[in-house]
Amino acid sequence: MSKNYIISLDQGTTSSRAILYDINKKAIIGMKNKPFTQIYPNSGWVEHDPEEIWEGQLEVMKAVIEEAGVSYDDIVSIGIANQRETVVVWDRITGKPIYNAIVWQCRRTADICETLKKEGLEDVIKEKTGLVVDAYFSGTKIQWILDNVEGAREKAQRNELMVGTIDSWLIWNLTGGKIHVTDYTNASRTMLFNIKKLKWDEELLEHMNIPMSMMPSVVPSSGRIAVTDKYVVGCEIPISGVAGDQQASLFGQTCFDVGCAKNTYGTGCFILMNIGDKPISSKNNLITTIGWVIGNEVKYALEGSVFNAGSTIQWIRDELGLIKTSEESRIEAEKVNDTNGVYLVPAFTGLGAPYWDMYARGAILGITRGTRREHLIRAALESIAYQSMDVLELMKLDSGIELKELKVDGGASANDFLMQFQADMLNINIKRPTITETTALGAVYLAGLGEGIWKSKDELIRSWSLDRTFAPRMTKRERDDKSKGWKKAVAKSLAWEEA
Ligand SMILES: Nc1ncnc2c1ncn2[C@@H]1O[C@H](COP(=O)(O)OP(=O)(O)O)[C@@H](O)[C@H]1O
Ligand SMILES: O=P(O)(O)OC[C@H](O)CO
Repeated sequence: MSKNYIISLDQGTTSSRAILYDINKKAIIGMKNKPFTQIYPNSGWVEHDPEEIWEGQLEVMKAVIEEAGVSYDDIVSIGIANQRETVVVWDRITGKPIYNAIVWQCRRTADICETLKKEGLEDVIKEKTGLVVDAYFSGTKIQWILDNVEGAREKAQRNELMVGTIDSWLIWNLTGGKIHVTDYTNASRTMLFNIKKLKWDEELLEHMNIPMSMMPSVVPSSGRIAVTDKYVVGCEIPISGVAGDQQASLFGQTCFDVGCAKNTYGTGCFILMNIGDKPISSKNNLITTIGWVIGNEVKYALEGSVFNAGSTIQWIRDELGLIKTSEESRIEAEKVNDTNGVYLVPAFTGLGAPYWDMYARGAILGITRGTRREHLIRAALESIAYQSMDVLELMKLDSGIELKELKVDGGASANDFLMQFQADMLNINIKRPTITETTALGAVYLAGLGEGIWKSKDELIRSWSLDRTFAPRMTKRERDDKSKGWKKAVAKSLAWEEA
């Protein structure tokens, strides 16, 4: 008897989601979401409790299955899409984390990165991993835990510790502590993985003083990876798809051809473009990453990672109280014709691509007595589009590809004002699909392909459907003026904190 459902676990920065996908209806039929605690122990530091993530993820998974009245036996497989770079170190015997997860946004390892740069490792790291040296990536976070948690270094030397990104941590728990793996896309975010040789890099591990014995085995993004433990989950279900959430979204948007790109507007903005079988090295401060590995197929992507996007809207909502809901930002922004010269640079945790400034901090510029609340709200939304514009301009230079359109998804892609402004600033069409849960959908596709539900990626292309196209309508002059103002504002926010 054929089974009818796929479960997708979308473990994001602010919440854990589980979705239930009906293979016959080709539709998401259930979704559960559980936010978890954001821990800010020091300025610029961000942590998560790994146990809270695991327990919340298991809870929403069980809840979505039970609410739909679906039998566990009717589930073909599980796909996982996870926040990337965030790293957990745990005890091999007890399975307990020895420290909180250090989150991708956390800046605490900026000084370790400076040391790597002083040691002349920037070019080596770029060449091997496709990445720039930045506290964003997992390597220096692991080093920090080993250097700062009492007894950790000795335990690591005795082979008593394991490390992994959130996919590893979830799979370890889902399998009752039996399987320690990560997939190629997640491995490519650690600054410890050679994306050309497709293996952990001994030289970089040594430089960051991380024993190889702690590292997970690396597996393809699709194909049977493990089976859940029936005592933990209630049933043995194959885990057959795993990818970092931004790669999952690239896949869910069916960006299967070279030059196809997507932007996900979540906590941050992550713009990825499929560049095919060869890892083009960026000359403009973008990064090269693994898009997916399926069987012998290895696809690479160029990426621009913007650290603060939707989080800016959360900030004006929760800290400044300018709006009550994120949705309200559109209504308020549309009440004014422009920002009246105000620019907001949301460098709360430094700036990512293409500036890579760990010491940049947020700034609001151009304020006058005429500045109103609506101008600030509009400036917050516009900052999301400007940051994406900065990345896409350089992506064109690196790839030589003139983008004709950009596919979008993520929470803030629901904002029509933002999408129109993005189309205007990029001067290209923005295409929003009917299903903007493309991250979760990407994990569904990887898991389904892994179990032979779909024979090839071609079968998936037909499932992408358009909700709305946003076509540019701004004059070149206006675009150039706005862009110039934005770049001036960014320049003021750079290197604000002392190195
Ligand atoms: N209508 C909206 N306008 C602007 N921002 C929004 C809107 N809806 C949600 N957001 C922002 O999008 C983010 C949530 O998107 P989501 O894709 O769920 O993020 P993540 O996966 O990073 O947790 C939040 O930061 C929220 O402020
Ligand atoms: O949690 P998200 O969806 O904002 O994604 C975070 C990214 O994976 C960080 O690289």
